[in-house]
Amino acid sequence: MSHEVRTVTESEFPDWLRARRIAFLQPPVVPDEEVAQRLPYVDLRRTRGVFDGGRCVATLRSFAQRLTVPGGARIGASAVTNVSVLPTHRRRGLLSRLMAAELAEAKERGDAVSTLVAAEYPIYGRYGYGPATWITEWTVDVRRAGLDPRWAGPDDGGRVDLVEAADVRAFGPGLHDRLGAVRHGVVDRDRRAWEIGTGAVVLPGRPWTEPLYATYRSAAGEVEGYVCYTTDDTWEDKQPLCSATVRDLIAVTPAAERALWHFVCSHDWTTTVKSGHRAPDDLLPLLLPDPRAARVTTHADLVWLRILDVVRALETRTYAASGALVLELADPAGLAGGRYRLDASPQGASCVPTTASADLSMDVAALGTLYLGDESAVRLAALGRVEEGRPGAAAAADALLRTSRRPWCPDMF
Ligand SMILES: CC(=O)SCCNC(=O)CCNC(=O)[C@H](O)C(C)(C)COP(=O)(O)OP(=O)(O)OC[C@H]1O[C@@H](n2cnc3c(N)ncnc32)[C@H](O)[C@@H]1OP(=O)(O)O
Repeated sequence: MSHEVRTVTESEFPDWLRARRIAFLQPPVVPDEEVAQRLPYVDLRRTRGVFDGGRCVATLRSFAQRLTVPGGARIGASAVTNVSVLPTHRRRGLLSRLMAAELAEAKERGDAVSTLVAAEYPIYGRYGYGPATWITEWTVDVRRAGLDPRWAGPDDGGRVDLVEAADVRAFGPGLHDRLGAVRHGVVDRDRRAWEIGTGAVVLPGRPWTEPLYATYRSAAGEVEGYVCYTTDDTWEDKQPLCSATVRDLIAVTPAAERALWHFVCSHDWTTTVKSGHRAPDDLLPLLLPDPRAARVTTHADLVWLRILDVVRALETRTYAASGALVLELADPAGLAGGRYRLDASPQGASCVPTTASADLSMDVAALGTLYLGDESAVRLAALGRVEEGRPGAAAAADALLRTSRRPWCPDMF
């Protein structure tokens, strides 16, 4: 039976959404309202389906994204999302065909990398993606944390204020942009995401609970961070057992990060704080007098990265040390493989194809994992995923590639 892989037309979009809903285990009915809300925000030229007898049985779409890399520059990415195959058509190679079409087009367009958030870990390594950023979620037992119950706000001249959703929509995009300068792994958050995150747009099937918003302003009066969180009001035996759940917390200075966590952990009645998805090296646990009061409740990969243009990717990021490295990259898809020499220093980097013998050999997916500096080449060598052509080359790669703070992406896409 032949299955056609192609972009979808506007009139096919509801059927495309239906296929996606079924594969994502959601009710198969697509309300007209959902079609009307989503259609303006998808690029149908980058929205693919697989068709069987005129019905859509598999979906994948991509969109233009910018990803911050070590040093704060933004690199062009093709972000892949809405990947699905109907249960009636699974394991016949449809995802592989969709991915091949998507990656070839992204390469042709000149995107340096491709990104995605994987539903399940084993799916995307075969297509050259490696996990590049991780998230951690903590649940804080506030009574054990040891915070001073007399805390009345930051003592550094800054202040915390409750603000309105409209304020967040006004300062949020600028604040998020500034985050990219201090944290690599950040991707664009567009205006619509701010509208959804602040209740200005409510998506069908996603009930909205109004949260609270608070800002941290520096002594100079500048907004350096904000938190969006919900609270509940649970009591047992005349004792408050209330919780606060953070939906979003963006801080561009350590003072803002410390103050906003302290604020959320210092609400009267509140005995539990759920942090939401944070950077694995977020300040939260260590700013508590007793860090063990913050229990890790989730720790997982988030952004998977697939290098398409090795030269541009390696020349766009910065390096804390100086050195040269010859990398042999295997890429069965034929998109980024080859041998490259990287000459890096804190002043800049150059990367060129070479015929010199390789210091390190790896699959392109391993470079995706190393690229943002979160993983160790020595560790991947110990796992057999990186091979040393020169003893000590993996440690030399770590000295160049690793970063002092870990990459983090606060957004799902
Ligand atoms: C970025 C995102 O959108 S993430 C969301 C991904 N979507 C989902 O998880 C929804 C539910 N699952 C699905 O829709 C499908 O099962 C998909 C999309 C994950 C896979 O689609 P399929 O068409 O079945 O994949 P396809 O047949 O091309 O498989 C290619 C290879 O990947 C393997 N594979 C596919 N899915 C999985 C999986 N979930 N776990 C492990 N291996 C997998 C296949 O076994 C096959 O291996 P092989 O080449 O060694 O034989």
